[in-house]
Amino acid sequence: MSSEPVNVNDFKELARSALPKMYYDFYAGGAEDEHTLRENIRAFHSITIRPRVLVDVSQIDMSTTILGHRISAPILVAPTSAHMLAFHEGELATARAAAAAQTIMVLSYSSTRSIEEVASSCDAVRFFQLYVFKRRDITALIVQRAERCGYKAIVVTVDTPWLGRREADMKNKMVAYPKKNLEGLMSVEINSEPGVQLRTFAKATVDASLSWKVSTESCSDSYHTLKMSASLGCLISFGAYTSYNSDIEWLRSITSLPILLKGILTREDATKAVEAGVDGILVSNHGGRQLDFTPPTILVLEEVVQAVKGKVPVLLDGGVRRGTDIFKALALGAQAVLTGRAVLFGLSAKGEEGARTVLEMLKNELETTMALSGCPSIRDITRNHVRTQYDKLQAML
Ligand SMILES: Cc1cc2nc3c(=O)[nH]c(=O)nc-3n(C[C@H](O)[C@H](O)[C@H](O)COP(=O)(O)O)c2cc1C
Ligand SMILES: CCCCCCC(=O)C(=O)O
Repeated sequence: MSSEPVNVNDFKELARSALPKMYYDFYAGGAEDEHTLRENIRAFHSITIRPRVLVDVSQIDMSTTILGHRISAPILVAPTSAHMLAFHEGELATARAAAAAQTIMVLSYSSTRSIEEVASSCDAVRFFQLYVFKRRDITALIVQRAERCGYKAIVVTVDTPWLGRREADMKNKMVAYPKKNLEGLMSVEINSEPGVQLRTFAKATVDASLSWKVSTESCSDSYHTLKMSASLGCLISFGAYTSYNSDIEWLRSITSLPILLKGILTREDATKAVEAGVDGILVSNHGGRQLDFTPPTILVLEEVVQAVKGKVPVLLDGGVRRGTDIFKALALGAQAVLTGRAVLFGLSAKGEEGARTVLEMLKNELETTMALSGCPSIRDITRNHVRTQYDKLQAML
């Protein structure tokens, strides 16, 4: 591209030229037929905006609050793995970009820079994304590291008991990237072919038994007192023989931070999450990388919002590429959105500056959308400002 990028799609093209095909496909790709990956974006296009005119929009205020933390606009950075494949500074650059945009980055557990390195890279509010491992002792240790480093919430990803089948990675024989946060804690050697290494690793390490309920037996197995290696120099007790009614309760026992569940797509699970006492819900299909043919997130957002009844904040990710997408998600009840690939494309194309520019572009587009729809502040964006396909069908009845 000869001209400067002016939107996320331009950054996507720059990223495609900048990266080796294997890495670009890893970032951009989805599971199996990539139906959900495409529909996440297409579904936003099926929703129209109902602008109101003659509203004073001389001042636009996009700021909002997430779990008590003030941010400049309702756009957070979604947890994505392996930023060093995009840019040598990896997650340090992304963290600085998020801080410059005055928003929250959710650091992926599978980051290529450590929890501690990212925490000391700049001053900002950050959340930490967690997979619960079979090794609950290591899970707890990682959470405690995040808490000690000042991360303000734990985002537990619940849509990945197995890793989805990402066929581009199989074809490209994608190689595993370093798991910085696990160094010294568990073996990250993977005894399998390139292309399926990440799946094999996930199968070996992620606790696929995680559930709303938990059996007493599995509790007492995992909740033993554990002496960590001398290099970590700490002794941690997990309350041997203590039983918990649920895995969420167990998570509560290892951290005082708010817990959000990432990967909720149905009213049934949203209700269970609220009953389980979580502090927030992230409507997500993992950007179409897990189960193909799950619905686009924007189309199930309202179902989840209605089930949650305002008891906890509902966030959304998946397919956010435009300020108008953010506006639509807010109108349908999300408190904020997260964006994954958009930031990765910026980082791949132009490092920290690219990631920052992408966030600024999205903010700029949202600001424009708010001005042109007659919404001077976030709380002015209402359900009435959008029309979905469902609304159109209803109107015909
Ligand atoms: C390359 C890549 C890596 C990802 N890694 C993680 C991860 O480590 N943990 C996680 O919970 N979600 C992960 N996700 C999913 C994102 O958090 C998010 O749900 C998704 O990217 C949102 O869709 P979008 O990319 O269309 O914005 C990853 C997504 C991508 C594209
Ligand atoms: C437990 C290892 C799997 C990490 C995969 C990262 C991820 O979520 C992704 O979508 O890629």
